[in-house]
Amino acid sequence: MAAILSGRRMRRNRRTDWSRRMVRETRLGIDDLIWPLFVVDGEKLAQPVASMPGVERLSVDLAVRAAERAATLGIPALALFPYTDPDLRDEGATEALNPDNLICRAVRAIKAEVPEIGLITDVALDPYTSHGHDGLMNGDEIVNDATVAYLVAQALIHAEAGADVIAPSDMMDGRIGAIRRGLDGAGFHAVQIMAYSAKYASAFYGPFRDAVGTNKTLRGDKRTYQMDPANSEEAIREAALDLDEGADMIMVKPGMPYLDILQRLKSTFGVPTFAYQVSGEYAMIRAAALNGWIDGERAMIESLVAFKRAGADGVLTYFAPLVAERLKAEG
Ligand SMILES: NCc1[nH]cc(CCC(=O)O)c1CC(=O)O
Ligand SMILES: [Mg+2]
Repeated sequence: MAAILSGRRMRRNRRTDWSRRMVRETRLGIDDLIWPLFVVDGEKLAQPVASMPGVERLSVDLAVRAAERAATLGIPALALFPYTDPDLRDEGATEALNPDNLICRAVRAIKAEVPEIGLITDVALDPYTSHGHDGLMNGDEIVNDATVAYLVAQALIHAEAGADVIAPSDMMDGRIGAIRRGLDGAGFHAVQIMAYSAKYASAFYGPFRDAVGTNKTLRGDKRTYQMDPANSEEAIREAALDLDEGADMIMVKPGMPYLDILQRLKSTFGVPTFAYQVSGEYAMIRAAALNGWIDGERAMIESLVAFKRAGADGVLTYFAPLVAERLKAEG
């Protein structure tokens, strides 16, 4: 018995720190981090988001400082999301096509001062519509094709402002192909597309909707365009279509409850695959830590390592600057 067990002692490799490091299968690095930032009109403004302790909406001048901090830490890219002035929101999302809107001004300002960081912009209409939906409405319907044409125009003003990566989060059918053709037609061959391919109709977006002001505006829910949390095969079809239409990278969202989807997409397609650790996931970890119920630092790192283990090439996470600081300090 002892002889049999001696060859099967799994704990041997775990005894010491150097050995654990030596047999570790995945590693979390600063290059894995994408930092989502909320921007707001004004100057020297940092507005705390109540449901996301530690996260603030920043005016463009402070977003530039945040971008500098991110670049210094070595974070590869930022994902920008606007809090649009409620007075500028309307049925037709007019402000989304204003080439001088908040997001375009933020892109231009960051590009001018911190050109080395990648800028990812969100293509969807929800921060601009009075009804809070990602698409245009006709009665109760979120109309697909008219929305897609609109999203192409939105992607173009982002590219003109200097966005490096267009990230459509709207889940309309056919938008990746249409945006790719639109970008190419305007000479933006180098602008990348990160497709929110498997985006689920999730309760975990609540705090984000506080941050961009859509909890107040959203009429109904998004189940006619975002995916049913019960589905997995459908995620494969969504990703296959997006890749066929020209996506350079795909994404799964939310993150932690959908690691199975992440792993399936990565192993099926083998393309750059990202996960979005969304606002509700961040809020849960933060809130529990603030209550002293979990070790927030360890939970943060463990959650991100789990994405890597599941196959993610990177993670959009509100923890990005904190993690990067920690990883940098560790060398
Ligand atoms: N286009 C909307 C959008 N883009 C990113 C998020 C959520 C991100 C998060 O929760 O952190 C959402 C929310 C939604 O679909 O209502
Ligand atoms: Mg799709």
